[in-house]
Amino acid sequence: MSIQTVNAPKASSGNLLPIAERAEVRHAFVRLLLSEKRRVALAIGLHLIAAVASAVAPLLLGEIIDALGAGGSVADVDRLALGIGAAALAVLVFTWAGTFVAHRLGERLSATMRERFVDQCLRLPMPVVERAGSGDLMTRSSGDVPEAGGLFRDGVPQVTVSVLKVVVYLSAMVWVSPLLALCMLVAVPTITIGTRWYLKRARAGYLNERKAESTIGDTMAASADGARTTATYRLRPVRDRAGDDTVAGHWSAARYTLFLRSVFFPFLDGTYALPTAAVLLIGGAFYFDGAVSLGMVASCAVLTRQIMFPLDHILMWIEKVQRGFAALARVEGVSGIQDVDEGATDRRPEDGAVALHGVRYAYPGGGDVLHGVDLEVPAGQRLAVVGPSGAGKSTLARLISGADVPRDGAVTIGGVDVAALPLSERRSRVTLVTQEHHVFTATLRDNLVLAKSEADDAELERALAAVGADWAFDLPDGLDTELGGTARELDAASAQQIALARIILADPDVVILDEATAMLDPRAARDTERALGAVLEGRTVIAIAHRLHTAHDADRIAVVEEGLVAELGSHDGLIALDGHYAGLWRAWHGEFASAEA
Ligand SMILES: Nc1ncnc2c1ncn2[C@@H]1O[C@H](COP(=O)(O)OP(=O)(O)OP(=O)(O)O)[C@@H](O)[C@H]1O
Repeated sequence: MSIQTVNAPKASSGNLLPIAERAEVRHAFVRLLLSEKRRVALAIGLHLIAAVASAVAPLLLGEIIDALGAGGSVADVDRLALGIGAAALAVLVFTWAGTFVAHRLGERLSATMRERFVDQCLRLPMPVVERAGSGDLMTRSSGDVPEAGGLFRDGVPQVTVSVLKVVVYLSAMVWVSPLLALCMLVAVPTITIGTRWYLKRARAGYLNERKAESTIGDTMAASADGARTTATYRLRPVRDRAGDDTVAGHWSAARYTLFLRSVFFPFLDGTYALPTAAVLLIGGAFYFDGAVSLGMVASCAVLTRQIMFPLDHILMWIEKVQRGFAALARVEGVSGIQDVDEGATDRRPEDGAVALHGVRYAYPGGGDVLHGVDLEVPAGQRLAVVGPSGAGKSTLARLISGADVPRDGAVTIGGVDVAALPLSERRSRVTLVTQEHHVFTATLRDNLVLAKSEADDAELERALAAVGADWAFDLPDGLDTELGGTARELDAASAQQIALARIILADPDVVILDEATAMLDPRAARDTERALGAVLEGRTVIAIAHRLHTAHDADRIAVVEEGLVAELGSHDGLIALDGHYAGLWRAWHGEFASAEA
């Protein structure tokens, strides 16, 4: 695999989901912390006590030295040594308690963020997900959510505790000797320059790395989905090149962040010795001048060593915190997408009547594929939609289901704009059934209750019986039988029956069948269509008809041609009209008759 020819494909990355701005990320971060403010305060309080206790030992050490210098007794030294022992015990107890609270807090915050993310994903408008591709969403949920979770679980507690320690140790130095505390300043320029250099580049670097991971995800998913097409048209070199390009893009992004780390951390290591050396040199000079005692120099020298551990910790964690914030920006980017229910109407459909008025629609970057469709389907009626390939039938189905909104005109159900209905209301009112029936790797029951979470076993069994899914009653574990994946692969007809049983459970007013039986062999299709009779009873049905006998059975037929309804009427009426439909019917009838013969 060559990784010389770099440049990630721009087309797919341009459609990726948005990334939150810094201010939005800060806001989300603070909002999460505030949601647990009591635990945050408790964790900080416990760690603050631990930090103060750990500053006690160097201070008492200085006092022991000074006591010995002043000819103090063994009892004085013992008392001070006992103080050091007590402080060490306090450090142990409060650090343990603080860490315990902080870890629990981190897990809670991480869980809240995950739940919000999943909730937001489930509420994303379908066109947004389709345009972004599943790769980006997958990377955000499998990569960014755990990374951002680590920010709350480890990054924030580690940095907060270390900052507390630095502040406490610095305060202790100032308390012992403000003059010697100033020695810490020698490390400030180098640390500031190094950290600024790193931070300036790190956010963009890590965001870029994450984006490159998403692009790999997208490319892999596209290659897997199109494996057959690739083999048929011998496109393997093209797909290989696409894979190489995305991997090279990621390699280049990862190499950049590695470069940042390999400059930053060795540079910091060199700066740590400076303050201790300064305290010993300057402290020694002041000691001989009588400005400070030996104990004060010793205390401050120990504190400069002690302060370097949390400082090192902060700088080490800065990278992870940067990564965490970059991941949080991608997680929050999903929250920033307009909620499907934003601006939803309070009105509710009166019945299942479907109406389209002057509907025009264009896919992004393309011209209109629907050119002003007018169509009315009274509640409970069954309309078949026929027409040549590419005429706009599936697009029409998507618009009626509310999965997409028209560029112009309106699609209503029961007199209410379908796209303006809240998501849950829309899902309960209208169901789109396509030829793709996903069977989740879960039990039969889990696959069914997706449509109605409160349904009991008897209701589930009634729905299965209504669609003729007799096989379901012979399963070894009944409704608890695991389906999908390697557990039990279902054939297309059975998968379709599950989809139909879900319709019965969901009980929508309007059902749209888009090529619902197109993938089945004619016998299975006829069986399924018989089962459909029970499913569709009493509902408004819009069926994109591929086999014209389904159209024949409908109350009315709409012939769609080039994005417009060219003919509308009953089967007999359209045959009598002797137009497009009559031609299609004769052609299909001839084919069907010869196939039967
Ligand atoms: N996601 C898409 N992006 C861009 N153009 C699209 C997309 N889906 C469909 N189109 C185009 O819109 C037009 C109408 O397509 P649509 O799938 O609605 O037709 P159809 O009548 O259902 O065809 P078929 O019977 O072959 O499924 C076609 O020109 C098609 O190429």
